[in-house]
Amino acid sequence: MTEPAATRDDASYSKSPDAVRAELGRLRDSIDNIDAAVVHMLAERFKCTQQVGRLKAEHHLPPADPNREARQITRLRELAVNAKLDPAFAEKLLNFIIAEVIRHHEQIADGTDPTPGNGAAGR
Ligand SMILES: O=C(O)C(=O)C[C@]1(C(=O)O)C=C[C@@H](O)C=C1
Repeated sequence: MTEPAATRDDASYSKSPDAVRAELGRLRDSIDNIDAAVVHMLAERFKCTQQVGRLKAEHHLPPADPNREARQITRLRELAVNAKLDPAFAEKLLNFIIAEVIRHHEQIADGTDPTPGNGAAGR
């Protein structure tokens, strides 16, 4: 018979319900802080990419730059490995963000950007 993943000898089983609640609360506070930082960092990133979108539109440059994306993905995958984050997840996340940026660039170029001069808020 194989042992269950967690046994009664595990340290977590010796915690009182109050101690478990306290630890969960502490971890969730950190998660909330991290989520807030992610939102703020994304907002700053979109402010930059809105400026890139306007620059590209003014100079008739294409919204997407696949060579730049390939370099970003290579770099981010390396960073992810060093940070012990799944590089496939890092790549998926970057592709997800870039797809949204390209959508904004296209809207700026065709004059349908709903929030001109105002970053990416309100979509
Ligand atoms: O660097 C650019 O040219 C951008 O438009 C920014 C960005 C990005 O979000 O990082 C978005 C689209 C491009 O395909 C590549 C990169």
